[in-house]
Amino acid sequence: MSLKKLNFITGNQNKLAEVRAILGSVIEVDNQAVDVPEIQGTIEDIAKEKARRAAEAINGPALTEDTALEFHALKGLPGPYMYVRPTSLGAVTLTQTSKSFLDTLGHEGLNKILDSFDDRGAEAVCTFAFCRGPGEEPILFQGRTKGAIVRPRGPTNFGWDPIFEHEGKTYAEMEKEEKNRVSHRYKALVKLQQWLGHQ
Ligand SMILES: O=c1nc[nH]c2c1ncn2[C@H]1C[C@H](O)[C@@H](COP(=O)(O)OP(=O)(O)OP(=O)(O)O)O1
Ligand SMILES: [Mg+2]
Repeated sequence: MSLKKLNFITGNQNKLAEVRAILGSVIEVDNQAVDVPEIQGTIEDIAKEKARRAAEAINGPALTEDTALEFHALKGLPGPYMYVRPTSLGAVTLTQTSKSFLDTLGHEGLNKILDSFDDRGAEAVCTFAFCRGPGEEPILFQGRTKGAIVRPRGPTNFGWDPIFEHEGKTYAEMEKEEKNRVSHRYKALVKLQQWLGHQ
């Protein structure tokens, strides 16, 4: 099967822009902003289920992506739950709030959690999942970038970019091209590209 274009199902325009910037010359990236419910589980379980549900929703091939931010001192939390909105957890409701970790705590709150630990280390994890269609098993492509959680520096237009420092700069302080050469998303897309080369 030769893939002429990817249908990236995401409601996040910042993700879409980065994916197009990184993959633009390799393959066409279409977008549909379908709101796909996210389950609880491991990063891999969540990523796969997201792609399955997206493929069912559009009745065709779907690419989805799930981003996690793991704090070493918290043994990987918040991880994929950074943005889980309890309203999308189906039968399981953890709290009555409808907001995510970042919405609720803000950059400062996330920093404060780590002030009581020596280790401010964190890892940004990006997991793309490609599902050929309803009933098909999704394939995963994961990238990880190590960093540390710091007080916010730089523009605040994309999630936790201002508090994630990698090699001396926060993601937000980097030029777009620079982030796209070192990011968790870039590393995952390198793997996706290698796979595309064999299709
Ligand atoms: O490079 C990033 N730099 C900073 N923040 C980021 C990044 N990548 C994702 N993020 C944040 C925003 C997103 O809202 C959340 C992950 O949640 P996540 O469910 O994967 O994304 P989403 O709900 O925004 O879009 P989608 O429709 O693809 O599920 O982490
Ligand atoms: Mg989401």
